[in-house]
Amino acid sequence: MTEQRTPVDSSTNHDKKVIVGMSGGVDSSVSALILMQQGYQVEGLFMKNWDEDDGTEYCTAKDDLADAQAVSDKLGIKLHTANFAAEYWDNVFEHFLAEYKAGRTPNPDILCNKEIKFKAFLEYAIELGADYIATGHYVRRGERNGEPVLLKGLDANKDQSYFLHAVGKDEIAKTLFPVGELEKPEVRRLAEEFGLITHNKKDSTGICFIGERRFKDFLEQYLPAQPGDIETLSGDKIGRHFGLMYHTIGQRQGLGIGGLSNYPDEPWYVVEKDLDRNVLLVTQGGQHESLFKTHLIADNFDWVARTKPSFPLTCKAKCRYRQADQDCTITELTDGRVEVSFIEPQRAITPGQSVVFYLDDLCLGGGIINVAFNK
Ligand SMILES: Nc1ncnc2c1ncn2[C@@H]1O[C@H](COP(=O)(O)OP(=O)(O)OP(=O)(O)O)[C@@H](O)[C@H]1O
Repeated sequence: MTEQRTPVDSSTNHDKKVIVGMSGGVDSSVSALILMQQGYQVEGLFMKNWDEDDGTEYCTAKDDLADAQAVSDKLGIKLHTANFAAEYWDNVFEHFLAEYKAGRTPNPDILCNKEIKFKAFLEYAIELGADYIATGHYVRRGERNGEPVLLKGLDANKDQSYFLHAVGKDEIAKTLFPVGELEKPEVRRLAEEFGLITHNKKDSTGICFIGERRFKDFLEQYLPAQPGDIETLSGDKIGRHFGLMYHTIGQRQGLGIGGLSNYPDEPWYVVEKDLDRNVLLVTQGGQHESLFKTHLIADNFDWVARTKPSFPLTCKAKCRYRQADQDCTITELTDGRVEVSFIEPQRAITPGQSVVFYLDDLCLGGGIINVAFNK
């Protein structure tokens, strides 16, 4: 069902300038369109944050810029361009590499939102005279007790609050999220109705600004691979891995083992990375009990309200983007980290990924998973 958009009194918006992050995708194209319909003074900004342009199919920045320009021309808005590659490298990519080096599986898009889209871009837009920025994220801005809050997007399939949980309330207050009020099919329909060439463009995948690449080849350019053994939980060596960093807890593909005479012919799954011994621990069966944990400890919290909630807190959590909300209780440990205890055991909780907390539609914020265990 398509939600009705709240009618907007466009007469109050005409003296407000909004700069929309135009990626050359359909969501930001329609965001610009909606803001124009709402009477704002709209301009666009295309960011290029990854400088390597090796002419391969992975680098779509040129095509994306052309699409952002075509949509801006169609809407009759000015398109700025900016390059935050230095900020991206220093504040996102180096951290991403350090996390991989430490054997964790980071989520660079969360840091990219915090450091680039809602910091470098926001600051730049304000210098250009913007009252607000806007993005095509499927989230909503709300208000609780007079403070701006981050709410899930209305389209439950597209909600992107998981990726925005590290953005603070002051930045949320300066951002408009026009498509957060809509369902994706309606966004594509609007794009088609208004003749925007991005109406049927495929959704972007891969790491924001770096794109969809052969991940192993890409990472290999920056981090030396350290091959090691693959072992079963009972300590049998059954193969070799190219480097722990290429593997993720719960992962099935890419292990290169199979057809072992002592084991049934079933797929193998990564259960744990033993960093001290550089060993990948695996088991057979995607639902094996060793893949399920009831507790985790997390740190490095970013609360949208910029103050932590009072603990213990009973709420919902996601340990990965594509996951239904899970019931949990959060308690604070004496060292400042928090322990999350789930009602249902969770599959493949992955150190380095974010755990993000919710009260219904309200996104509270989240932290980085250190370790998962059963009690
Ligand atoms: N290169 C870019 N320049 C400016 N803004 C960008 C850029 N990339 C992403 N954004 C902003 O961040 C939002 C979310 O980016 P994401 O990569 O998740 O794309 P998306 O959900 O596929 O959206 P879109 O359809 O607009 O590409 C975009 O809608 C856009 O507002």
